[in-house]
Amino acid sequence: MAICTPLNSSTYSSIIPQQNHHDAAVSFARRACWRATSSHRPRRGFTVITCASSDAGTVVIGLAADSGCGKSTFMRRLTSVFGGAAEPPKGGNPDSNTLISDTTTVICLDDYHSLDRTGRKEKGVTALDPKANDFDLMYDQVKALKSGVAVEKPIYNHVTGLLDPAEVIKPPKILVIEGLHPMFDERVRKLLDFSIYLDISNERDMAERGHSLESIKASIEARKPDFDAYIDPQKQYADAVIEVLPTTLIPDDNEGKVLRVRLIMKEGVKFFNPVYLFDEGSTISWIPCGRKLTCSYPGIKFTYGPDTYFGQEVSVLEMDGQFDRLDELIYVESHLSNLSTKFYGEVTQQMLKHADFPGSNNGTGLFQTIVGLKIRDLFEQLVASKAKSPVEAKA
Ligand SMILES: Nc1ncnc2c1ncn2[C@@H]1O[C@H](COP(=O)(O)OP(=O)(O)OP(=O)(O)O)[C@@H](O)[C@H]1O
Ligand SMILES: O=C(CO)[C@H](O)[C@H](O)COP(=O)(O)O
Repeated sequence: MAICTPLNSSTYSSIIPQQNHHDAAVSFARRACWRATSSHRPRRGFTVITCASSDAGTVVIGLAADSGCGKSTFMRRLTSVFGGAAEPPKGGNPDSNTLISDTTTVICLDDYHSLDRTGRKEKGVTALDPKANDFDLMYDQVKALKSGVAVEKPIYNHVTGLLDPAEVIKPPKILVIEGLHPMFDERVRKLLDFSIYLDISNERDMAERGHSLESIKASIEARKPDFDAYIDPQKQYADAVIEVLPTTLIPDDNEGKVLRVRLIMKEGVKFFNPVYLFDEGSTISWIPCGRKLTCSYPGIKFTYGPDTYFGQEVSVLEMDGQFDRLDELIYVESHLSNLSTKFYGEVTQQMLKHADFPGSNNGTGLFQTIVGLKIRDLFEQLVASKAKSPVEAKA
């Protein structure tokens, strides 16, 4: 199956033998940990090194989706909002799934597979099955990182299908846990400050995954029962869902090239004010094509309004169609409110910066960029609130 976050930049293994990766990584973390206060070995044999991520602790974001749904692309958009490039841990395992930037560390939950590829085959379970994953360790380590403690996280090697020696993860300002199950285990779910679900389940046989790849389609079919049982139900817990659907602008469309994308935003989430179009709480339908936005067939249609999702109050912003000219996106941006931008046109600037990323001409790229800005805003508000009431923040 596809690789979670493909990495390729390290020549470390040619310098340090494989068996020494672990010690070297721990020593690296100890050196880099700017406020190391203690080191001990708790249960399950992973070393923890106490660091302080920031005065406000680590903010934890969960991003759930099946393999190949665009999590890595989304993460590149998110880390770009915070500035700086995201890279694999320096001098580490070249097959690490982790991405680190100045502010964020993105870890892939595939690293908590308890069964390797052979083990899953022998037991007849997929990677989506909770039996193939170690939720106790996931919980322990996310909790440790959230409270400023570095951990030795295992690595699932997508190239070999084996579980590799652990890598040290220091507590970042923002920890993103991305993968199949960030909201599956209630204990892990409760650690999340914000959660997102990428829902392309209605679209997966179409443009996103490619019709031509029969083996991928067969694999998707084989995984479907477990996807329905263990992955899909997590969307009910998400604070924001990006849902990809077929267009309704082309009658009986079966090409799947034009997408209708919905950004479903839960109401009442602390530090998260849903984006709105024209008038908050109203129901709006808007076709922006005309003098200020170039649109070719089948055009673009935005809708916005209140709704319910799994019995919860939400606001939904929808974009059907695709942009012809990204520089004209500023016209759309100027009609959206609560975007959490720092300056006029920031959404357009981000979209233009990554015009070559998949989804930049439709609602997937637009809504991922907007969610990235909302996460930055949430992070800043959380930091500010904790600075105001440090006692409460520690509770
Ligand atoms: N918004 C999008 N629209 C169309 N294609 C996309 C979009 N996002 C990603 N893709 C394509 O889907 C494939 C998987 O993308 P990506 O690596 O970001 O997903 P992923 O969920 O991280 O995958 P994996 O779990 O396999 O690592 C790539 O070929 C990418 O170009
Ligand atoms: O669902 C997945 C998450 O990305 C992968 O299929 C799972 O991690 C197993 O990986 P591989 O197929 O490389 O053994």
